Amino acid sequence: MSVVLHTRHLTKDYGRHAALRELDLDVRAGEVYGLLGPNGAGKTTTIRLLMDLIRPTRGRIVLFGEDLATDSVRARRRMGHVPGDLVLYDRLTGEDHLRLFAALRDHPDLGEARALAKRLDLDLDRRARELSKGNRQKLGVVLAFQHRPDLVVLDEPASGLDPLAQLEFHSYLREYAAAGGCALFSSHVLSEVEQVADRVGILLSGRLVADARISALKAKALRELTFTFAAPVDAAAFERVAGVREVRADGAVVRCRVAGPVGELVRVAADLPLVNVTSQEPDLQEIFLDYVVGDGDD
Ligand SMILES: Nc1ncnc2c1ncn2[C@@H]1O[C@H](COP(=O)(O)OP(=O)(O)OP(=O)(O)O)[C@@H](O)[C@H]1O
Repeated sequence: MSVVLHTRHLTKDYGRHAALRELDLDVRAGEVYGLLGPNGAGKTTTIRLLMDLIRPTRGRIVLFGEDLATDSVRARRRMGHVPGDLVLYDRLTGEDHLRLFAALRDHPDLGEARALAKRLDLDLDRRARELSKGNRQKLGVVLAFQHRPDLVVLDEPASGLDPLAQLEFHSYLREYAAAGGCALFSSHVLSEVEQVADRVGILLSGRLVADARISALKAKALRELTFTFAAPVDAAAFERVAGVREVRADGAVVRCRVAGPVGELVRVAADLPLVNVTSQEPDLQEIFLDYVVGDGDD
């Protein structure tokens, strides 16, 4: 699939403070990219740069093969955006907003937007000022997709959505990508990124410290295997297996935390009087925390 979003050395300084440093990113059609990071990491800065709401100090942004610095209007027509600080017109209803955005974008078809509003259980007849925070956010999401954009850039799109609406939004995002759409969204919540993104980037203090497919991160994550034996065993043999990081023995139960393939470990266990084995899915939260606490060590 073609590269839709491409940045090189993208840098934004606020005075002497570097909000974003040397960001190199490529996101393709059909991909959902999750940008993860703690408060102040540079997620919103990245999104605002991509929307041409602020200008880079250095570096390039190429969207749909065109340099954003040359012509941002054309690119922005093909983009949808959920800003972090959503502004709505208090007196207008959801339906009024749809019509207004349709006119501004010269895209009169409201079918997509109405269908998404229905999926998210958003009442389009209510005025914006009457909407709860979550329902305002739903309207923001609906407006971002109203004109069937080729690229959506979403700042914490699921914040404030109830669990059901989040699920519905995530499946919509997956369908959008399956149909060739490209999405970049920010989140603090790893489980959200894990569920919906193909790739994840971890931003820390303005630097992208990881950029990987979710499946690759999971492969790198530690998996916990619990072996139950017919009688207590000597756990020393497990410690010698490649990839094993931790062994805890408690009588006839041995728990091992292992990185990468588990075949060798299982073979060692199978030579003993093995009764049962269970495996726990690797926890991405730990990887994320490793980056955050270890300040980006790989
Ligand atoms: N207009 C501004 N002037 C000065 N500093 C700014 C400005 N906007 C952002 N910053 C700083 O840039 C850094 C990155 O901010 P940014 O809003 O991109 O973080 P974020 O990852 O989106 O955080 P959060 O999760 O809290 O929304 C922060 O240190 C912030 O204080």
